[in-house]
Amino acid sequence: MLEAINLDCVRGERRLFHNLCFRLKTGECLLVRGENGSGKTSLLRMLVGLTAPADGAVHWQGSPIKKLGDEYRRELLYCGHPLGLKDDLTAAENLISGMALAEESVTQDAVREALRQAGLQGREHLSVRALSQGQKRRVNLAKILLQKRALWVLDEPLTALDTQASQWVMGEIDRHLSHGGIAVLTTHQDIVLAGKTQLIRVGA
Ligand SMILES: Nc1ncnc2c1ncn2[C@@H]1O[C@H](COP(=O)(O)OP(=O)(O)OP(=O)(O)O)[C@@H](O)[C@H]1O
Repeated sequence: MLEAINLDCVRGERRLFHNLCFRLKTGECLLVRGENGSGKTSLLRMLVGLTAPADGAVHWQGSPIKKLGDEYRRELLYCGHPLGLKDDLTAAENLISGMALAEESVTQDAVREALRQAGLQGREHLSVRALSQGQKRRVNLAKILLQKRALWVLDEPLTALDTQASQWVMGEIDRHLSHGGIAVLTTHQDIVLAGKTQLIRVGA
């Protein structure tokens, strides 16, 4: 279970949100909505432990994430901004080095299959510099097929994706939820998921 308890977010002089609460159980998804600059990314960064809330706490399985540290990070997959890809490496090399950083092993076949499912067949060995924006995002999102994590936190996963790739991502989120995963995502697009979805609006 992921729980946000009375979160306060202050950026510079501005209070972006106050007393924000939600509770997500297995199989549930939270959609975070709001205008540009309303604090969606700030909220996601708090949920993954990259930004400290001005007040309040985030709990995972009943314990504060601050206390859980690496134990929490091992349960977490975060696809944020920037995409965190190395331009000089190929898509496959990026995924392999990402897995090594996450201290997880992966086979070449699994990487090839993840890139195929992400629609990048035939482009695995191009340096990321040579890929389009949508293709770069697909490389980043291919992580969801490789890293087996209970909690996905995805910041605007559909940005720059075409219809087919968007459907692929939504299908993968649905599959994750149906296997008892939890997801939090921001999006400006309309999104329909099969699983139970909560909606939160920041900055309103
Ligand atoms: N480190 C920082 N210092 C000061 N202000 C910041 C910092 N990071 C973000 N902000 C400000 O906080 C506000 C919210 O930013 P955030 O990125 O969370 O918005 P967002 O809702 O994700 O926006 P978008 O839809 O454009 O991605 C913005 O006004 C931004 O300028």
